[in-house]
Order: sequence, then C-alpha cells, then structure tokens
Amino acid sequence: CFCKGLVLTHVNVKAGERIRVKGKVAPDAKSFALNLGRAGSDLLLHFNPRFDCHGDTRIIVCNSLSGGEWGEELREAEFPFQQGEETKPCRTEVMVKLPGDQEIKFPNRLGLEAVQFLSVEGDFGVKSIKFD
Ligand SMILES: CCCO[C@@H]1O[C@H](CO)[C@@H](O[C@@H]2O[C@H](CO)[C@H](O)[C@H](OCc3cn(Cc4ccccc4)nn3)[C@H]2O)[C@H](O)[C@H]1NC(C)=O
Repeated sequence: CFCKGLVLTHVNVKAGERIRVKGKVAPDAKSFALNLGRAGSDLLLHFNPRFDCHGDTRIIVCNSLSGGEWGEELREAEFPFQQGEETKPCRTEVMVKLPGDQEIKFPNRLGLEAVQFLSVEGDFGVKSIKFD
C-alpha cells in the first residue's frame, strides 16, 4: 500500500540528525516532492524531482519557501530516479543524500534550528520514514 500526500508535524529534527524516507516512485510519475520546514508556508527545503512537469524533464528542483514566497531555485541535472522503482531520497539537515553517492547541499535560508514539518506530495508512495 502507498501513503500519498503525507504530512507530519512536530517531528523536531535537529541539525545533524537524519530523516530517511523510503518509498516507490509511481510508474507514471510526473513529479514528487519532499518538504521540510517549520510549516507548509515556511520550508527549509522543497525537494522536487520532476520527470515531466512545468516544462522540466528529469530535473531535481530544490527551493525554500518563506512566508509563502518561493526563493531562488537550485536545479540539479543529475537525476538518479526511475519511474516505478524503489528509492530512498534520504536527507539530513539541508544536505540531501540521493541514491548512489550523490549529495545536494542546500542553504539553510530560513536559519531554522529544528525542523517541525515534513510532507510528501505527488507521485511517490511512502513505505517508511525513519528518524535517527
Ligand atoms: C520561466 C518562468 C517561470 O518559472 C517557473 O515558475 C514556476 C512557478 O513558480 C516554477 O514552478 C514552481 O516551482 C516551485 C519550486 O521553486 C514549486 O515546485 C512549485 O510547486 C509547488 C507545488 C507543490 N505542489 C504539490 C505537489 C508537488 C509535487 C507533485 C504533485 C503535487 N503543487 N504545487 C512550482 O509551481 C517553475 O519551477 C519555474 N521554472 C523555471 C525554469 O524557473
């Protein structure tokens, strides 16, 4: 079974701690997103792999959201995701470890000490989330 559109609050993840999200990319995935922050309107990291969305093909878009305003996008061309596969786009405090050895570092633009909010959106079915 898949959990789509998941929102967790009060997760209280601090710098150096790790969140490991495991799940499956939908076979017909267009895009999915993992969001970390204080709340839905204040995101430290919006991590958005796009298979075919907003005119983007197989690009990872990362951004921050502050008071509902998007920051400047960071676009990563390395795209280690396949539609229909199991994957672990795991992440730590604004350092995102991707499948394989690839990492994306993203500035802590909101200067959050801890993350309270985690959400998963789009074509990704969550199978497990681990905090350690
Ligand atoms: C060239 C001038 C226009 O630029 C375009 O402006 C769009 C609107 O700002 C940019 O798209 C937005 O990029 C944001 C990150 O910078 C977010 O990804 C915006 O999506 C927010 C969102 C989440 N969700 C839920 C969701 C997420 C994933 C899959 C399914 C539902 N629905 N909308 C998404 O609409 C889009 O990335 C941007 N493209 C470029 C090339 O800059």
